[in-house]
Amino acid sequence: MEQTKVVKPETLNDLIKVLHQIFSSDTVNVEEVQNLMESYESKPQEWKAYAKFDKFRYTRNLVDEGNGKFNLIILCWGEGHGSSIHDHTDSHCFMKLLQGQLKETLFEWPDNKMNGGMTKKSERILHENQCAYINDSIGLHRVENVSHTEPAVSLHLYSPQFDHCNTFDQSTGHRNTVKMTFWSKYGEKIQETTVSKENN
Ligand SMILES: N[C@@H](CS(=O)O)C(=O)O
Ligand SMILES: [Fe+2]
Repeated sequence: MEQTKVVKPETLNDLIKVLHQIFSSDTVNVEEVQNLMESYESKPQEWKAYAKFDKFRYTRNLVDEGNGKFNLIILCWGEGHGSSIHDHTDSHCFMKLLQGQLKETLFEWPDNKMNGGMTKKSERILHENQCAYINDSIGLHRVENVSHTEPAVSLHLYSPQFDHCNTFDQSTGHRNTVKMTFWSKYGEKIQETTVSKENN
């Protein structure tokens, strides 16, 4: 089998350039993208212009629209912030830690045999520079910054792009479709009146 080659991107802009090249083809090599994103060594001065926090919940900050092939988004997680259990709308989801740590809990899709709540498959702590991957066939996840003292920042790549997902109630498995919004785009805060309070 052909060896997956990774040239280490020196900067976030380098990483974005290489991602554009990789996604110009119609097939996605998950391992190649994961290795590439993992090999970028996070430098806060390269991404801090995008890292805008909210006091109450995690924020989604658009960095790049990947020529229509992917969205690259920086998520900022204050202390104790977390997502609900959600799917990824049939897209690839890569999640790289730029700062701090996040806990990822995987769940099975709910089914009618489910009693006593949704089935937890595994959990792990993601560390700085690590890159995780999930899609709907792997399952659902919840992501949380469990630290009481440290914020966390992560870089997410979604391909194809999507703007809604399903969230799931842990005890019943009931689902809701949620529209996902951006807190900022290209480093510019979106006006409060146009930001829906939803996102997952
Ligand atoms: N998929 C979530 C973030 S995460 O919890 O993986 C989002 O894009 O908002
Ligand atoms: Fe997610």
